[in-house]
Amino acid sequence: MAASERYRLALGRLLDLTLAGREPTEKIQLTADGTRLHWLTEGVLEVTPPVARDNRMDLLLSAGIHGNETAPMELLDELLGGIASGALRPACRLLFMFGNPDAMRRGTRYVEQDLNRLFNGRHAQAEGSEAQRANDLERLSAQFFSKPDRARLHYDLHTALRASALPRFALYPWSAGREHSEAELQRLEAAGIEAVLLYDKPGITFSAYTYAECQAEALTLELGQARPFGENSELDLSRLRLLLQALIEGREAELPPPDSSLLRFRVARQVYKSSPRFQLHLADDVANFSPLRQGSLLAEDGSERWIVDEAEARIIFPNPKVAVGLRAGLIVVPA
Ligand SMILES: O=C(O)CCC(=O)N[C@@H](CCC(=O)O)C(=O)O
Ligand SMILES: [Zn+2]
Repeated sequence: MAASERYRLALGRLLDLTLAGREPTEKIQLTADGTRLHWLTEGVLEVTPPVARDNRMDLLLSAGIHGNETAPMELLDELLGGIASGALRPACRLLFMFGNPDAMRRGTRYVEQDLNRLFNGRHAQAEGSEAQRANDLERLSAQFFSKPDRARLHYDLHTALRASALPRFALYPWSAGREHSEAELQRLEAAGIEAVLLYDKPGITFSAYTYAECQAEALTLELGQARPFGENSELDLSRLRLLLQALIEGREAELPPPDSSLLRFRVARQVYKSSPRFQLHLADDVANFSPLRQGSLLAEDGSERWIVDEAEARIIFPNPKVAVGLRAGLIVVPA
């Protein structure tokens, strides 16, 4: 055990607490440098720096919205451990969220319903524990982002089911009247994100909610392929780790120039599964960002056919096993 780990406060072990389904006896703890840790509910911890260090930035870091995506949970655990042991001294307010504790404990994407399809009001049309959790996460993030005159940033960290030709990529939500931020895109490029998908319609994901309703800069970050705990050593998250440490401490990240420049895509079409007859004409091992041949039949659902009309199209998140009514893939094209 590293020396700094030995002094990690109990609330800094939010991931262990959440996986064990335990409520901490002490809900508030102070680190040696005066940072306040406050356990709000299962999987959710607010971090407040001493007033003298506060740089007027509010940063929400979430992972585990899908319970089988462990690398982002390990990254947040490491950052929170650094704060709880005093190795990282926050200058911003932070909200750490592990999204779907029940699914995390089972190691599954979700229990009853995909939590990341229940935001922006969708939970009100649904029932069950994930609908309740989406409601809770919306309320907690709205409270966190309710302070005026502060910068607001949310990264919702995920890993993908499939391998990807571009392993680290971002999905940038859309909201009427707002422009995607160039400064944010440059920051992600420096952090080793290889591509961004710019949405042009409202969404029902967690980042779409904080972007549209909390006026945060908000993105979903895909950080490689989903694997069980302890099997993520091949993912290179070194640049993102440096960026997040710098953001937490309120300093410029010292990052060498990125290996490649950020590729930009837009969603040409979202493919929906509208019945159990849905068929996807792609092999299971086709990676995200694989090119689609123009004119080919991508999917069919009864009489509905999805032909690739677009030039230079690529596929992201193809998944014929999603529940009826949900998206089963995204056709993207260069932006
Ligand atoms: O690999 C997959 O099929 C899904 C990976 C994943 O969970 N992606 C997110 C993206 C959210 C967004 O569009 O912003 C999701 O599907 O919820
Ligand atoms: Zn996910």
